[in-house]
Amino acid sequence: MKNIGDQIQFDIYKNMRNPDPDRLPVSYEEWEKAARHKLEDGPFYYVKGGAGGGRTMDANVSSFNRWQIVPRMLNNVDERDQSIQLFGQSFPSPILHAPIGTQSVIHKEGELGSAKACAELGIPYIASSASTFPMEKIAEAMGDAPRWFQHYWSRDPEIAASFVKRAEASGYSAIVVTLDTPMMAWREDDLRNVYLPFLIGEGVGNYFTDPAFLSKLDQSPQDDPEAAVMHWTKVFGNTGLTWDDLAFLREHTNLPILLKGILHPEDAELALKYGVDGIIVSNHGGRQVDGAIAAIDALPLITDTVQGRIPVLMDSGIRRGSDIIKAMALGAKAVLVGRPAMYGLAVDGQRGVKEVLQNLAADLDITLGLIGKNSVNQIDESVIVEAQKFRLRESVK
Ligand SMILES: Cc1cc2nc3c(=O)[nH]c(=O)nc-3n(C[C@H](O)[C@H](O)[C@H](O)COP(=O)(O)O)c2cc1C
Ligand SMILES: CCCCCCC(=O)C(=O)O
Repeated sequence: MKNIGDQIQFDIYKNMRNPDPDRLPVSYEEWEKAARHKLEDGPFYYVKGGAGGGRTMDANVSSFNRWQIVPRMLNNVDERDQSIQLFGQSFPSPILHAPIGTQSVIHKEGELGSAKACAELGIPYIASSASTFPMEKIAEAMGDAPRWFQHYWSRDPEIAASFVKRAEASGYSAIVVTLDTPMMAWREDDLRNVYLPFLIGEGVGNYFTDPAFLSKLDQSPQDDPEAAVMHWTKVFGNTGLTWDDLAFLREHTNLPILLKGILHPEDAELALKYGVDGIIVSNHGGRQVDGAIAAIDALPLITDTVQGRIPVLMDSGIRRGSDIIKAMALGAKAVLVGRPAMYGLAVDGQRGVKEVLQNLAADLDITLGLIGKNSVNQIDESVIVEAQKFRLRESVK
């Protein structure tokens, strides 16, 4: 993705005299609006909505304004590179596709469309446990392209072990354990719309194909779908987990294990103590605890604690290239993109997801150059200041 911004921007402007009337949106806000036209209330608000009154969801975006970028000039930015290294692999960009469940309620291509879009770009796709399609089908659609598996740790240990084994066998190269969703939050939009995709049999693809899950049913999900969904509601989450349980997961996989949903520095300490390989600072896009700290505010608390011992990634609120620069300046190695990709999926399936991610990479590339950097590896805390504390005279001393 070297200098990707030059090409993408040119491609858009070159049609200036004859703009395509069906051209895709550009800004996050336009994508959201276009998705609104495509989706019914249930699925649209399932994607857009947050927990409670949506205060954390809003803060995830507005808190980026607490930080401001201070560009540098005359640094020769002819060559710009956004590639990164993570767990011994090279990725073309610090952008990853966040794990998102039940994507077939957003577009018929579902996770297969999103995963293929990522494969086209070389962007790692994180497949959710709660995907409509089983992880093997997603892997098949991606060929050799990079992919991680997001693990919802089932109450049934046989399912938990089976999921990581299946992920390993189908070429996923890291396990992301989401900690913040052992149960569904109080989501007012979904309660108002009486809408939960799982109860209509969406998002259960991994479970309905799992030998451990199937062995507990009296009849197959095809013969008695309702009983299968009911069983799913019993085993999906695990509110009984503790830090000591991480050893169980470690016994079942050699893949790097990342914990998603860390917000407190003491939990970051515990993650280090229990030997995990990476942390994803996230509040699940404000979908779990209304009033939780914004992810970008939690990020420096975590990176200060971790001190580079393991990679720290972040999500929740990434909308533009400058957000990625701010997150990296605060110590994130990479970021995950959630809702923007889902609005792309809603608007035009695989093509929409590719467009959203590609535009984000282009925006990052251009912004990187405009702040005087040749590589995302050069981004550090000197790139930003805390808005209210900015005193130019003091910072240049
Ligand atoms: C519709 C939807 C479904 C999601 N499903 C999952 C999931 O299955 N597993 C998971 O770890 N996170 C899930 N998330 C959370 C995302 O991985 C990510 O943390 C969040 O989208 C980041 O917030 P943002 O999209 O507002 O930037 C979901 C988010 C959305 C919007
Ligand atoms: C019963 C909780 C399922 C949630 C799975 C999908 C998800 O993570 C979300 O945010 O929605």
